[in-house]
Amino acid sequence: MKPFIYPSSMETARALILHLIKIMIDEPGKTFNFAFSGGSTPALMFDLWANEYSDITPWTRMRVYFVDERCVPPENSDSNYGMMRSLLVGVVPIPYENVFRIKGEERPEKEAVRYSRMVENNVAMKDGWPVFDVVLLGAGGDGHTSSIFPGQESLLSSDKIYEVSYNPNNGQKRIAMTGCPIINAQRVIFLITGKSKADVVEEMCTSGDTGPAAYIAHHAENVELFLDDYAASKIDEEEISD
Ligand SMILES: O=C1O[C@H](COP(=O)(O)O)[C@@H](O)[C@H](O)[C@H]1O
Repeated sequence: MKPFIYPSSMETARALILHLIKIMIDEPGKTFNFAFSGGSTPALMFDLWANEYSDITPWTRMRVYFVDERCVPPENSDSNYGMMRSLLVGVVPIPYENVFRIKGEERPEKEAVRYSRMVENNVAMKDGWPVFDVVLLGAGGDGHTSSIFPGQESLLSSDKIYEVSYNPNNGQKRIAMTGCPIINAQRVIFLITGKSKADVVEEMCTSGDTGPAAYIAHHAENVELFLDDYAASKIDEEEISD
């Protein structure tokens, strides 16, 4: 696990954007399949990306998938796609056909199957699982990642690519990328900022699969942590670098 730690959430987001752009620029002939999480943390990153780094991003070589979605229409403020559309993909010159949204307004069970099939047809497969170039994850203060919450650990070993889950705090249905496609990605990158996430980051960096985010951090091959000083306040950077 490789930690990258910056003094503020803005500097962390900027460093991650440059990291993703470099990954694409280093392989000029390739189209990249990136799966993005939603929530409040990446919103800052999407905003900065559109406003400061759009000109240097090879948009036509980037395909955007979603790690998870709340089962609401795009106009709802909870929609991960809606948030990304207003801050990033609706603003920058990425081709419309490169953005593969999860339809939160459809029947969740049917949409999880449709989206899983669409991913199978568009992303290279290995051993029955898609291999995304990057899966970008966040983590909740309760240890959830994707939309896999504590108590829903069976989704970590599901034989499906996406499944229906729910937010135990309000019962809202979600569609979540499951554990195996996350673990099989070329790179798993966590973007985590803020003091309220320091305990989760500590759990991710110590042994014991205490929750979904810690499980992924321990079981994925190539994990990078983009953190601000607050989120990293309970870890020892030297001890976790590999
Ligand atoms: O509900 C969600 O939560 C996690 C963490 O979100 P944040 O708001 O604390 O940054 C996120 O990774 C996930 O995509 C989202 O649906």
